[in-house]
Amino acid sequence: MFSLSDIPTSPSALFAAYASFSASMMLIRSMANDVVPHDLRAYLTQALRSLFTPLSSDLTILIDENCGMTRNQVFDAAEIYLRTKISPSTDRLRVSQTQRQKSLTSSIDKGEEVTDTFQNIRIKWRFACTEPDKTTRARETRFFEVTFKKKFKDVVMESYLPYVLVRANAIRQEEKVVKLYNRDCPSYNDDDDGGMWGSVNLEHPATFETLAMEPELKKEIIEDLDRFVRRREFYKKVGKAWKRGYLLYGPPGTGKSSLIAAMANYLKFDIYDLELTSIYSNSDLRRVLLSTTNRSILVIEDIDCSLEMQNRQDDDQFDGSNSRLTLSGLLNFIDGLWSSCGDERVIVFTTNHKDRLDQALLRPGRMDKHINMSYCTSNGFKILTSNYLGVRGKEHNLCGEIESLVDSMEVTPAEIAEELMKSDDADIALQGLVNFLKRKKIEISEKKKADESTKSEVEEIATEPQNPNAKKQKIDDGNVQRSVRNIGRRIVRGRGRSFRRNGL
Ligand SMILES: Nc1ncnc2c1ncn2[C@@H]1O[C@H](COP(=O)(O)OP(=O)(O)OP(=O)(O)O)[C@@H](O)[C@H]1O
Ligand SMILES: [Mg+2]
Repeated sequence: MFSLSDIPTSPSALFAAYASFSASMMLIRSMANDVVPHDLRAYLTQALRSLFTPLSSDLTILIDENCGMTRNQVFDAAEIYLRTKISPSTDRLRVSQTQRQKSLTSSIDKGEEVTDTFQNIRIKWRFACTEPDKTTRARETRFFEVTFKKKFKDVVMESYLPYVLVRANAIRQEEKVVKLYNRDCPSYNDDDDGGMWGSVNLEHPATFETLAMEPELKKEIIEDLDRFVRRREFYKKVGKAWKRGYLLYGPPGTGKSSLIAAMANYLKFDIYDLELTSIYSNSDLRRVLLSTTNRSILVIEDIDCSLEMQNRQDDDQFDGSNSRLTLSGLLNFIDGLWSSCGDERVIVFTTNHKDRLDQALLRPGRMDKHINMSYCTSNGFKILTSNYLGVRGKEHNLCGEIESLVDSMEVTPAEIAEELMKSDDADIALQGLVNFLKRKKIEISEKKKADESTKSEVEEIATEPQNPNAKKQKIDDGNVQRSVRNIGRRIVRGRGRSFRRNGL
């Protein structure tokens, strides 16, 4: 039996004790094989070893890669977190990049150490790995050793490790590659669900910084999104589904699709681009929507023309039927079933013609926010020149003239962007834009005049009943002009039908 007084303190005594420990070990080993049972031998070895190991003020905790059959989240988080803590003095690094990652990632190699500081506590991480054993067929096991002063155990367990988990999640979010899901593109990713949706990485570069919009509106949208994502508990408390609906409306080329891409890039939410024309029934719709994931944006573009929406009265006749897709089917699904099984969903409808939308879609509470994407203003122009030409404020002498032209007419950001792209030389591009705007202004005023004269001719004919033949001829002419204009409008509208066709 040993007592505390037996523990050696001086170096010579320690040496003597260690020699005696080694001799004991040898003795145990020599008599071991048959005489001492294995368990007892292991116990004695451990007891002697711990007795002769100097008392340590450090504590080491082990973080294994797996908890039984499942992954240990602390291990995964540590792997990600430690990538940000690699010091220049690290001797060996592992570097990798998967198809979906935007940049190289480095991680520490086995045996390497990383030191971190948290609340002035020094914490040492070591990545360790046991070799696979061919005889026992034991696989390699990987784990982290985290060493710090024992007295900080509570801080490390209660604050530091949870902090590592939170940071790792934030890093994951930052690194997430946003995907665009579509029903008619083949899948390039292995983890797509059974063929309902194909996906590609969303390469659309739009961000809120590059969007030409009024600064207040931009700020309002960003704040709305921020509020939405941090209100998990609020939605739970008030018993509302955690989803938010946006209706973006405005003429073609005003940035509706670009805004959706900017939202996705900002939130790091995947986009599901749903073409309603590819859905034939409400049950089809239900299946497709149920296969979308949380933290995503469901986009239905050109809601006014992508589906022959029935009015509510017609729908009532088909209530309970799953055989055809209806507006109420879509709205019920979004409000009901889907709400109860999805979290953090954003739904965006776009239209070029808000006035043509069914009232069911417009009524308060249905779409949380209606956003008017209107023609370009001088503020929008400033953002575009800064993006495309690197020209800021009134740096260029043509900027003042362009700003007043833009504010005095209806021109879309897409039209301006197209002009600005024509040359890298700011002088040439801006002069080209001035010419374009002047031309367009003349065209608009001529068209306005022509419209007014057609209108007054029709009115004149309507109040001139005495000459039926002349009247008929004039009305026919008016109808032809109107038809040509309508066809023109339809072609323009067709430009914006698909989210993907707009460069996404
Ligand atoms: N507000 C904007 N800010 C920056 N760029 C814009 C903006 N609006 C349009 N653009 C430019 O014009 C192109 C077309 O715009 P976008 O597809 O976003 O318009 P849209 O409103 O969705 O049009 P449509 O109604 O035809 O679908 C974009 O790729 C972008 O280059
Ligand atoms: Mg669009």
